[in-house]
Amino acid sequence: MSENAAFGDRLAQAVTDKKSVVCVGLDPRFEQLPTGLRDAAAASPQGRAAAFSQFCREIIDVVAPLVPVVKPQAAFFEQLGPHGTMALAETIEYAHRKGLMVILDGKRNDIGSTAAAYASAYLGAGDRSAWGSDALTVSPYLGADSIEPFVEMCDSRQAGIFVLVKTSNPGGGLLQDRRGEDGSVYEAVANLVTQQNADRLGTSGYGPVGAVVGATYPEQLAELRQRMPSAWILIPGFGAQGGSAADVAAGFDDKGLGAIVNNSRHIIFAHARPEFKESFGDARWQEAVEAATRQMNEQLQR
Ligand SMILES: O=c1ccn([C@@H]2O[C@H](COP(=O)(O)O)[C@@H](O)[C@H]2O)c(=O)[nH]1
Repeated sequence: MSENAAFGDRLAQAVTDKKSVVCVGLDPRFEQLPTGLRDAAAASPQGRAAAFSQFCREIIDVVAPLVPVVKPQAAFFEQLGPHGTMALAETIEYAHRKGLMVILDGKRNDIGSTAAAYASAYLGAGDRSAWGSDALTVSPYLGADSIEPFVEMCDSRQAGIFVLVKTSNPGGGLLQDRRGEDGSVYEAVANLVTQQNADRLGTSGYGPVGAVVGATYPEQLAELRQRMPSAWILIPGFGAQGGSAADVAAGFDDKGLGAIVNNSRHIIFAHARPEFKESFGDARWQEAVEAATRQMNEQLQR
């Protein structure tokens, strides 16, 4: 499918082509890198960034034939300063070169006029933006006028956003579950997502405005699937945070589309998981990544 097709349709095509709803999260943590990569890295931000870049490239080589999309987590790169952000840019570019879609997990937003600058920076694959990501995670807490600049950029660059609706962390309910006369805060955010997609549906039935809903809240996921019928749902919280295949089942539509399930630690550091440690260990970490990705694909086969 052409990169000029709408984001929601491109994601539907990528999921269908790869027969996979798995999103591999690229969250490099220096202390958990395989020994070889850690030993080779100089103990400077520059050395660590080079190790992150190589680690992500090798993961991408393994998962590119198996999944439609990767999600680099900006925080892990940004902690290394400018060298880290260069490594992030290289990772996004390499993932695209290998045919993967890229959701940048940056959870950005601000007042509308500043949000427009974030949207310009991050949204639009290829040379349509500085960062070149297909989609960006976005915070809703500055309100509808802060989301609109992102949606306008989605329209002009065939990009997508994923708005934080019901996050996977245990503390998210403090604000998200708070109820007013019209229901909860997360329901209000979900309604905003649905409104923004209303005139923007692609041939797949999905619009550019997606939602983040944690695998750790299966009941709310089922409710939110109904409330946001035209939104792709990005589901984090599978694996290391406790979410299972049964927990995410309600996120999909009856064609097996509409949701992608992220797994970061349990895939990229699979060599340290008891079930893979003995077979592969540190030295064959790439094979552990492949085995964990294939296992998750099987668990989520629609
Ligand atoms: O609600 C949310 C939103 C984002 N995340 C991010 O997803 C990954 C999860 O990593 P795992 O290792 O698979 O637990 C990470 O980048 C989070 O920042 C989330 O977990 N929950």
